[in-house]
Amino acid sequence: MTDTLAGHADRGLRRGEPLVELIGVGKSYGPISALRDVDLRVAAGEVTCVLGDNGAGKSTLIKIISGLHPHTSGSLKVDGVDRSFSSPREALDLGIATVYQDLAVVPLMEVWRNFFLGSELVGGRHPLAGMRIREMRRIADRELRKMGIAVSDINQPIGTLSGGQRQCVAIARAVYFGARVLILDEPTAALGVKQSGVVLKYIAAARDAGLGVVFITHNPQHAYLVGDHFVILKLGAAVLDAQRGAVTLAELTTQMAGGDELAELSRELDRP
Ligand SMILES: Nc1ncnc2c1ncn2[C@@H]1O[C@H](COP(=O)(O)OP(=O)(O)OP(=O)(O)O)[C@@H](O)[C@H]1O
Repeated sequence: MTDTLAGHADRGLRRGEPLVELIGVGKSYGPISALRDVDLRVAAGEVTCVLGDNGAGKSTLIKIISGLHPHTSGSLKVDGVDRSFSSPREALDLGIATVYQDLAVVPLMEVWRNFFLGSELVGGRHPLAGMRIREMRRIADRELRKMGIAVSDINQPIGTLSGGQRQCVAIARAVYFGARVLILDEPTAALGVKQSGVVLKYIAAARDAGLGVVFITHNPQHAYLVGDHFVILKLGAAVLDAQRGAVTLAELTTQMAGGDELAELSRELDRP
């Protein structure tokens, strides 16, 4: 790939260019400290994986980057500029889009309607032209094909697609509407092996198109298949922060499983 990433040449993204940086970020909810001193770097054309058990602080991290909750310490930089969002709109305007696990789709509506939901193309040359349905169908079909999503009929209700395909449509939608940074909240958590594969391929496609991806997951295997950078959170703090070359899948899995605690447990449970 050339310096300027193909699909997003218009956005001027260069592989490795930092898009979002968290430096010593913390978040307290009153007396509860949900996140402490976390560093995170999201770069164009890279996947940053955030792993952690329940209560580790993953959702809090997403909320800070996506503009739902402001951080209470440290700094959040977007394109090198210090920010503290007071609404998701502000993050979205800077190209930071979040795809939540419980996708906001309307199951009985067609795939193309869901693709354009809330951002429908309206008007046209005729003042009473209404929605530009044919154009929306064409664009949704083209965008899904471009990223290799095989939807046989763009007019079928989105509820008839598999969970993995629905995730992919939501990601394609975010990309089409200008995302430069894509935050994926456990996109493979509810999926089987095959459907997870569909989503992981799509994450790789978004990365190859030059986006900076934050992939939140419990699953080290999934993370290792696509990740360039790995951060493991535990009780609100980073216990591992490593580039791909500096950590093996086995180490990632052990750390996720509890590392030293697991070794201790294994000693305790040692059977004669
Ligand atoms: N609005 C809130 N008010 C008070 N405490 C909160 C709030 N949101 C999160 N917390 C606390 O912050 C800590 C981190 O929670 P968070 O939801 O970020 O973890 P998580 O890694 O996303 O977990 P899960 O995978 O279970 O969603 C938890 O101890 C949680 O109870």
